[in-house]
Amino acid sequence: MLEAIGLEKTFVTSVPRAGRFKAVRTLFSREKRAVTAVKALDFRVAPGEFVGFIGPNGAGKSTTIKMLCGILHPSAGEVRVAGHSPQRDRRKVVRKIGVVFGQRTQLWWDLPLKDSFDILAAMFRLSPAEKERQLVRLEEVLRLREFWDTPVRKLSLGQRMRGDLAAALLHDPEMLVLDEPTIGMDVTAKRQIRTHLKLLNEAYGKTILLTTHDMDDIEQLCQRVIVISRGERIYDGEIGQLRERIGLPTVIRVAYRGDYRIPAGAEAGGGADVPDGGFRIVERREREVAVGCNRSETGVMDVLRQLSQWGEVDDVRVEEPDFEDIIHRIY
Ligand SMILES: Nc1ncnc2c1ncn2[C@@H]1O[C@H](COP(=O)(O)OP(=O)(O)OP(=O)(O)O)[C@@H](O)[C@H]1O
Repeated sequence: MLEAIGLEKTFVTSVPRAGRFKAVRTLFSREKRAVTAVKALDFRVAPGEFVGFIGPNGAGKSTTIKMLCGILHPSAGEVRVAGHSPQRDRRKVVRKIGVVFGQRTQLWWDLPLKDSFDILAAMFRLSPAEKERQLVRLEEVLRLREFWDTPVRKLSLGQRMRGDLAAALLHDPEMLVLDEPTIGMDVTAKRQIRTHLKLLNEAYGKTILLTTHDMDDIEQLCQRVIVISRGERIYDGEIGQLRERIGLPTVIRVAYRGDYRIPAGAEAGGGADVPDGGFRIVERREREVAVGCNRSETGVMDVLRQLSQWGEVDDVRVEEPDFEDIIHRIY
C-alpha cells in the first residue's frame, strides 16, 4: 500500500547572524547550513495494517509524513502509494490517502461543521449522493450529527478531531496518515478517538500510519511500530519483540501463604544475579518476593517452578515492562 525507498530530505537554511537587525541579516546570509532531517529511510506498510511511526522530537517524523503525501519533495529516494508517486501523480495519491495533522485542522474555523463537508465534497468532485452515502457511513463510526451545526471553533478538541477524521475520509481513501491525532486531549477524549481509529482499521479496513508521542496510543492500537531517531530507522517490528530486544526485565511477584525460604545459592547474591535460575531477586518483603527475568532467555513458568519450591505460593503477578520505559531506552 505504502512504500518508502531510500527516502531522504535535506533542508538548507541560512546560518543565523548575530548583532543588530539579525533577522534581516540572517535572511540575506550567504552562509548556508544543511540539515538532513531524513536519511535513507526504507519501510513498507501493507494493506490493512495499523503501524505506529514514532521517535523523539526532531527525529524527522513530520518531514517523512509530508513526503509521503506529497507536501514535500524528497532530496533522494522515493515514495510509492499504491504504486503511485506523490510527486508525479499527486492527484492519484490524494485519492488514496487521507491525512490528519492534529496540530492543524482542515475544517473551516468559523463555519458550522457540516459546511466543511460541502466544500470538501466539491473539491473532490463528489456528487451530492456520493457525499451523503459517505457521511452516513462515517456517522456510524464518528457520530458527528450531535455537533453538526456547531461552528468548528466552538467544538471540543475531541469533537474537532472526529470532524477532521471525517474530512480526511470523505473521499473514501484506503489509507489514513495521522500526525499526533490525540495531542492535547484529556484521557476520555483520547480513549474515544482510539475507539474510532480501531473501528476504522478493523471494521472498515483502513490502513493507518500513526505518529504520536503518546505511547498508550501505540500500545493500544498498533500491531507494528517503526522507530526513527535523527532521521534514521532504528527499529521496525512488533511491539512484543521490541520489549524482548531491549531486555527490560519482566517482574514476577510471588506472595507466599506463610514464610518462604530462599535457597543458599540465591540468597548469597543478596538480590544479585542468580545465573542458573535465569532470574534475579529485585525485591523482598515479609511474605512476598519479586524477581526479574528476561523473557527472551527464561520462561515465566520456569521461574515460577523454582519459586514454588521456596514456600507455599498464594498468589502470582506478572508485570511486563512499561512501554514508555522501553521507548526511552531506545531513544
Ligand atoms: N522547513 C524546514 N527547514 C529547515 N529545517 C527543518 C524544516 N522542517 C524540519 N526541519 C528540521 O528537520 C528535523 C526533523 O524535523 P521534523 O519536524 O520532521 O521532526 P519530528 O520528528 O516531526 O519532531 P516533533 O516530534 O517535534 O514534531 C529537525 O531538525 C527540524 O529542525
